[in-house]
Amino acid sequence: MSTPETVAVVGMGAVGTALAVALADRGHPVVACGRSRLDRVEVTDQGAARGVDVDWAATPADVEPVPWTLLTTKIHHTPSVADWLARLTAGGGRVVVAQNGVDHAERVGPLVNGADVVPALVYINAERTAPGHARIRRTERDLVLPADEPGTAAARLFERAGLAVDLRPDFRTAAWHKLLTNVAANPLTALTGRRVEVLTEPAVAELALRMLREAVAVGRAEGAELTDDDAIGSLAWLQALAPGSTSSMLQDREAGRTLEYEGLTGTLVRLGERHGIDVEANRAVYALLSAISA
Ligand SMILES: NC(=O)C1=CN([C@@H]2O[C@H](COP(=O)(O)OP(=O)(O)OC[C@H]3O[C@@H](n4cnc5c(N)ncnc54)[C@H](OP(=O)(O)O)[C@@H]3O)[C@@H](O)[C@H]2O)C=CC1
Ligand SMILES: CC(C)(CO)C(=O)C(=O)O
Repeated sequence: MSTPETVAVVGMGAVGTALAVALADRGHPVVACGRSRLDRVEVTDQGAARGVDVDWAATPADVEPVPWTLLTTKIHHTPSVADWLARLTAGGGRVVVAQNGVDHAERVGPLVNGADVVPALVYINAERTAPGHARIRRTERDLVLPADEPGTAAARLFERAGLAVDLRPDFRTAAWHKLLTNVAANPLTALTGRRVEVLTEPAVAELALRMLREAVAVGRAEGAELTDDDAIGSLAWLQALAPGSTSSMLQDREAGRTLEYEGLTGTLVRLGERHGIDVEANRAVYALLSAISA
């Protein structure tokens, strides 16, 4: 293994646990930053469980600055972890923002003392089964990162921990590709209370495709290289996910937690309106998400 580097994880939920286990398993000391005590975390992947020890820190005063911070909260939690980020980046370092959405750097840049922000698109389907436990279903890749210097350094860290990483020179397009999957799968699973398989039902698939075509139009207006084939391809990708795959928003709905809809559907609707693009289907879905969140 390469030199062990301390990694702090802010947001020890499904994705945070999956990444923490991969890194700690390869010898990196992991600091689990959070409100609930965690000394050991575990991931189940295709029936095989892997557990690792972590160091728990309860407050930002309990941690030292680290070379690597992973931000794995939901988008709307980001302001609430500002004190953690400020403390962990007091010596510089790099912050990998493993969240959905298209504006990672804008969201997190002001909170990290000028440290490098590495946006990361997560393709692991991760389900929190208990505190400190996640069940994962992997796809053809685990993470997508920008092909710049900080992104390449982060890719080395994750690849040495056994994760499959794609580096993309056009990260804007990559982020919009990921947002396409999220504007369809997350609301439609959360609203129906059903896992990703719901997208194979013809009427649901038809609605998803309308939402995806609107999202392609908005993404293009934002400079992403997308075509109508990407709408069809995103739906096909979601329909082909491993049986039982869930979504992060469905898990929040089931657990009675706040839904991450402002950062996903909300962003799309606002950008659509700014560009004068009709996002009727996504606006209707946004209204429903707001109603169940009230
Ligand atoms: N789950 C998945 O399969 C995928 C998720 N994503 C994206 O990854 C990101 C993370 O999602 P996911 O892992 O599912 O989210 P989870 O809800 O499972 O985890 C979020 C974690 O953040 C913690 N947290 C929130 N606020 C604070 C705070 N103020 N201080 C300390 N900890 C805090 C929560 O703690 P607590 O438990 O105490 O509430 C929770 O452990 C999201 O942007 C999501 O869209 C992307 C691809 C796949
Ligand atoms: C693509 C999908 C729905 C599954 O991993 C996701 O990104 C999420 O659950 O937030």
